[in-house]
Amino acid sequence: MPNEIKSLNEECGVFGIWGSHPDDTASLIYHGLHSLQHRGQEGAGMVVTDDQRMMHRMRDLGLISNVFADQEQFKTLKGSIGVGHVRYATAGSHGLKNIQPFIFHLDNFTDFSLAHNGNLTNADTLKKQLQDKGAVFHSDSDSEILGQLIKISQKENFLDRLKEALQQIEGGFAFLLSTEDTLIAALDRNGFRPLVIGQREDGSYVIASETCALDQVHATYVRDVEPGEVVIINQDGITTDHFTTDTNLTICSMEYIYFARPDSVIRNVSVHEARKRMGALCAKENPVDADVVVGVQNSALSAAGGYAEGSGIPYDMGLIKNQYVARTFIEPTQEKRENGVSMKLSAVRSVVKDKRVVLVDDSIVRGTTIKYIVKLIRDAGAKEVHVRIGSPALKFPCFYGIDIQTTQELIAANHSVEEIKEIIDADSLGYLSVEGLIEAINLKSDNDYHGLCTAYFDGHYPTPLYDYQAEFDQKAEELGLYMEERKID
Ligand SMILES: O=P(O)(O)OC[C@H]1O[C@H](OP(=O)(O)OP(=O)(O)O)[C@H](O)[C@@H]1O
Ligand SMILES: NC(=O)CC[C@H](N)C(=O)O
Ligand SMILES: [Mg+2]
Repeated sequence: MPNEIKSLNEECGVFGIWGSHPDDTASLIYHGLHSLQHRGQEGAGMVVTDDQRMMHRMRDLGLISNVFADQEQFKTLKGSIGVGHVRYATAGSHGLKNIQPFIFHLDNFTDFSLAHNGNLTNADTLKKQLQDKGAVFHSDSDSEILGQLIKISQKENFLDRLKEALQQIEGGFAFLLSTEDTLIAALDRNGFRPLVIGQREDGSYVIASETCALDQVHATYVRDVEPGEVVIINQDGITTDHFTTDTNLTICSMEYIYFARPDSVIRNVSVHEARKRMGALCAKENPVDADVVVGVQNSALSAAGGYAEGSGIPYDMGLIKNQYVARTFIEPTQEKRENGVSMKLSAVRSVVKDKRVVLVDDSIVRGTTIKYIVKLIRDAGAKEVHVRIGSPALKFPCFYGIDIQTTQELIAANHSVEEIKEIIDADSLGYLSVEGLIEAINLKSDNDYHGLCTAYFDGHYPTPLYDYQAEFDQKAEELGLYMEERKID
């Protein structure tokens, strides 16, 4: 499995199109997926439905450029409806069988394809129930559950089957499906994952995980898909339906902090601007006398810019990133991770020598990256290194679609801020508060959660955890994690 050595692993990206010229569809999906590559690097695929209502698929392990290296093959993918996916596993193995989109055959109905970003929290329970009823699974990922539920539904039309299936699954999901003539999108009741609708000049519709994919295919943003919504696009145009109206928006705050591309806009909030505000508020909450602000590539550059603006301390490029870091075919070990950081980042001596440096990163997971960089900057002659993090301390895992490591591996679940400061050998360490994060993202939502899931920082999971609950409670107890005013038990 080609896997860049990263600490925070991505999730998945979905891209769908309806009504494009049959010769262009595969290429448009390719370009859309290319701009979503940061969301998943394990494998990719696309399904295109032709004028005879037949579905054609290409998928493989690896990056977009490898999977679709032979674009001559796009000639076999002609049609006006298509769905694409980039994967990073959250459930199930890393093999080809789990690379999406999946295709299902529904006797006497329609074939349909399916692509999923997110993680279902009651997948194990549902899978057992489905197998008891005779369902045969072709993958071991949670995403297949939705297709199997649609297959066994007794409802008479596809949309009713889909809605009945969506009502049974829990957790995080942004689904794209195509039938023989329709493109459909569905978002979970909390809207954990981003999903946007756009339209191209030729009238074709695009639905994608992030607006950067709309820009890539010259589509204009129309609107975000809403929690609990089912969007249907076919020859009647675009229509909306709901599988539930019992919704509560709590979009994943890590999308704004780390995962999404900074040029994307999620629910009318620019990711770059939100990160800048995180940095600026972090400066307000954690001021320090220093000479220069340095950001850790890739994802902390916006927050570092914000810290510089907020503090009045000049920003400079004290670190550079090697763009050609080797990829490895084995699972990262701690040693590999350390080597990976050292291959990836180097200090610019002229910027940090004899300076009091504020080093800004977006997050600390295990502490590997920041510990290494503090040393790098000290070795390059810095007088002091003050670490500032543009988000709160990560203490709790995610169950809704991002691969935040298990609680045991999260340094902040096991150590106080003072201890972490010692471990990483910083002169001082400051995190953004949860209140600061909410203010920085500034979603216009008046629910208890301010429209955001901040569970990774405060343990306030906005839903029950279903199949994950018992194990989580046990680990939290073992680690003595205290969930203040947990809102839902
Ligand atoms: O504490 P750690 O376990 O080292 O993890 C934290 C680091 O992981 C992420 O970056 P990553 O290197 O994954 O990718 P990036 O280049 O996109 O920032 C994040 O931005 C931090 O820099
Ligand atoms: N990261 C994701 O969104 C992954 C989707 C799905 N849970 C899988 O494991 O393939
Ligand atoms: Mg990073």
